[in-house]
Amino acid sequence: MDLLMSHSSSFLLPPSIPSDNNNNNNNNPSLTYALVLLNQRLPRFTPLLWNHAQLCLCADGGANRIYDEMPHLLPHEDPVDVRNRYKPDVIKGDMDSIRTEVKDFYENLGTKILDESHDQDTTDLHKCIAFIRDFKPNLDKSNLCILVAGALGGRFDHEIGNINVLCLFSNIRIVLLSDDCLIQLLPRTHHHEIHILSSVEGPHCGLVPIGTASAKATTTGLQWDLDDTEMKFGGLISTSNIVREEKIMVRSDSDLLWTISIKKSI
Ligand SMILES: Nc1ncnc2c1ncn2[C@@H]1O[C@H](COP(=O)(O)OP(=O)(O)OP(=O)(O)O)[C@@H](O)[C@H]1O
Ligand SMILES: Cc1ncc(C[n+]2csc(CCO)c2C)c(N)n1
Repeated sequence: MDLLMSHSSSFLLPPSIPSDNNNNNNNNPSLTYALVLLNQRLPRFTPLLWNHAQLCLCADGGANRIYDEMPHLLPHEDPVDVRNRYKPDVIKGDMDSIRTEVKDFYENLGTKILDESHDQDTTDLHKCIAFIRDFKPNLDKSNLCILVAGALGGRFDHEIGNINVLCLFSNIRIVLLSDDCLIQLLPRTHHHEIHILSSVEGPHCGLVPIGTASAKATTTGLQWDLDDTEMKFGGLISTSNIVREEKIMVRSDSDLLWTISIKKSI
């Protein structure tokens, strides 16, 4: 078990200026980003995430959110211009939340609308992740990272459904985001180094077992490090921990959720 996976929230930094040998308008040239917008108040830094993304999807009512909220997130720009500029590539879901005027607006701009109302067994986020997974089947997905905006806060059944999507697609990098924090899965198939960007994230963090009754984990770089420590619901889980170093190392015999706070200043 010596495969190493590196993580960095560089999508929370402004995109670097593209150069000739890096046309990938992001700070982490090894990763390609896709963005999924959910039907929850959009995080204030959604325009930043959008600028990093090569592909942008709305899960059903997420389209109402960009239509209604994007102009407010960019108050110094012309609202009509903002609406026309932030055009999703795809709107996918069971289409019971998107308003007709919003659907018509984006359809006229050329957005692909995928109505999957026949499937009432998977969530709209699940449908969107499956679309990205199957998009351009020959494209290498190992460097893909899917950012999910509006995934936390609000209805707990939706939040836990969104976390379940991390487990359903554990071989794809997916980051759930709200205004306050992010969550991602650390699969047990790897050990993990997490580069902390202290200008935009931390210091509050947590490590929580998921998908198994218990996990034994070892960490470095945290105020309360784990040393082959068992974690389980009903026993110890690592909440209200604090990052102490720029690089956090995590090893675990089971999948873990990693969560870290996002600074109010971004
Ligand atoms: N309050 C929320 N908190 C977290 N995620 C949410 C919330 N509301 C919606 N979502 C996410 O946005 C996606 C699209 O939301 P939408 O409201 O269109 O779903 P829905 O299928 O109509 O939900 P439901 O019928 O259960 O109200 C959901 O699949 C979910 O992932
Ligand atoms: C056991 C079970 N519980 C709930 C649902 C309902 N459900 C789950 S996902 C979804 C689509 C939401 O857009 C709906 C309606 C189900 N099918 N099976």
